[in-house]
Amino acid sequence: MATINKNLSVYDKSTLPSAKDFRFGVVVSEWNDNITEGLYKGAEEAFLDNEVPAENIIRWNVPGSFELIYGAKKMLQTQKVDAVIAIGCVIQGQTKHFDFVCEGVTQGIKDLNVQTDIPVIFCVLTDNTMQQSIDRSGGIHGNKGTEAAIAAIKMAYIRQQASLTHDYVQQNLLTSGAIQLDEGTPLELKE
Ligand SMILES: Nc1c(NC[C@H](O)[C@H](O)[C@H](O)CO)[nH]c(=O)[nH]c1=O
Ligand SMILES: CC(=O)[C@@H](O)COP(=O)(O)O
Repeated sequence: MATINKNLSVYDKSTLPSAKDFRFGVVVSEWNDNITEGLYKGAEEAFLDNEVPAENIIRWNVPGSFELIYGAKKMLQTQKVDAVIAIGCVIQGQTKHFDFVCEGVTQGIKDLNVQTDIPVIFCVLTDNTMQQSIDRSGGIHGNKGTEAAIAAIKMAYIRQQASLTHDYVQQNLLTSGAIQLDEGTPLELKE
């Protein structure tokens, strides 16, 4: 469904898991900061609206959207977070640079989701015009930052539940005697 038919800021709190114990990293590009600040505001307000303590929202700035990849990688490597949001706004200029920045940041964030255990949420506008970006960062189509925060809460919960299931299976295998551990040997279940 195209954004034009969906308000990015609409969500039903009653359908969301509790987020009060989660910690979130937000990496924000300084390019087009008139837009990225609006996206960050949308994300921050959604987190606070869902009882995320302000001190559990860690914000870092990077120069441009291409640097979101490295910023998100260092965020999840060095901060105890349950999900990271990468916020950027890439607007078509006169050259093909737009294509390469968009493709690079898209692939880079995808790679982080594949290679690490922390969800990284893609909150990068890739627009033809500044007006399209304005419309999607608190304008007539809502705020993609809000959408990203809701996605971050949902993905942090999925990660938490998956971890609990993993621990539960491990414990059951141990207590049932299905497997035994030599002294000090960590249990690694086959994926
Ligand atoms: N034109 C835009 C850029 N370009 C800068 C790159 O993201 C990057 O910072 C530079 O190539 C140095 O590595 N960045 C945006 O976020 N938005 C743009 O519209
Ligand atoms: C996405 C960009 O890097 C772009 O806005 C830069 O503009 P230009 O293609 O005119 O150099």
